[in-house]
Amino acid sequence: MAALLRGLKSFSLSGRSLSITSGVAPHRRYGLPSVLSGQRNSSSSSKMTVDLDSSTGIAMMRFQSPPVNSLTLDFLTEFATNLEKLEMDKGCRGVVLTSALPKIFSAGLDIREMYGKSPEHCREFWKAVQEMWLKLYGSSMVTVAAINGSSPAGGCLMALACDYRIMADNPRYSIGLNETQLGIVAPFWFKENMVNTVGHRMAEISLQLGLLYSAPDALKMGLVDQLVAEEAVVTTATETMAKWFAVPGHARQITKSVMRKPTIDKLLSNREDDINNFVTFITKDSIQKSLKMYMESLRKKKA
Ligand SMILES: CCC/C=C/C(=O)SCCNC(=O)CCNC(=O)[C@H](O)C(C)(C)COP(=O)([O-])OP(=O)([O-])OC[C@H]1O[C@@H](n2cnc3c(N)ncnc32)[C@H](O)[C@@H]1OP(=O)([O-])[O-]
Repeated sequence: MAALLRGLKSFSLSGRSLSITSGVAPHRRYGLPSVLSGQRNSSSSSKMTVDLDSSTGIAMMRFQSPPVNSLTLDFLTEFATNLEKLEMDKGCRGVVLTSALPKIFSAGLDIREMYGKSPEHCREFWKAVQEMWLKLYGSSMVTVAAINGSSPAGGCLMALACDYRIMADNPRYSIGLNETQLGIVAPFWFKENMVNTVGHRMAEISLQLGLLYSAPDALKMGLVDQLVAEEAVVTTATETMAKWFAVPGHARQITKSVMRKPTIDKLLSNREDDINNFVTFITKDSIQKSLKMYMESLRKKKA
């Protein structure tokens, strides 16, 4: 929300959005190390790479945290920092999120961050989860998820927080908010993001049953917007971005803000309670037992 409001404010005060809609300087530095190669600027770090093409204004964020791009505290922190840098960069108009790993977009929150950890750690972790979502759902940029693999739970949330979702047309890939299957509960803002995307009835069925949907089923219910061949997911995402850029930036940003503000404000005004609820819940013996069993089931499945 802060980003969305910043974007809108800078439109009226400094014409930021005008520069967004009317083109940007062809060379712009982004990230560390600041190495320019032609019109492309790259930065890489341990959990993801970020490439901003200053000729198009599109940043490509590729997750590369093997084995499954799980959202650890480090991952979430790096993600939020990168998104903030892009948000501040006048040359960046849109971000594509995708995975550099085969078959996986993101396995969601890293269960090891929630199992056997101190309440202080759980608090810090949950704050980072909130931060990731607030920055992404509230981004003034156009955000497209290029979902080139499975995307359960927190991975699905990341995709849901984007403006548009394109998934690889592969029935083996699944997506959804499956938290109840782990014996845990998706908080109200996960739920609201889902309701805002697929409607109340579908969200209620999905969340209660912790359903994961194959890519074709996800398209049918509106959880993703488009299916394309796996090799075309990223190129389609950048092509799609052009359509979104064609709309006057200030009008699109205000509309996005109006649509998303109630959900964002609800979390902002209940942030501390939400953290306390999470810490109290996740550190319960019964919940820790459920997480342990779930991790064991993942290991058994692998063996
Ligand atoms: C209130 C809270 C809200 C919670 C929200 C959440 O997001 S909760 C999260 C809900 N998320 C889920 O329910 C998703 C659970 N994961 C899966 O369903 C599958 O791993 C997969 C479909 C993502 C990939 O299948 P695949 O056959 O390609 O891979 P594989 O299965 O062989 O796994 C490889 C290794 O990664 C490990 N690992 C995996 N996920 C996680 C994780 N989240 N964390 C940590 N580790 C994880 C797995 O144990 C194994 O480790 P090992 O034995 O090598 O040390």
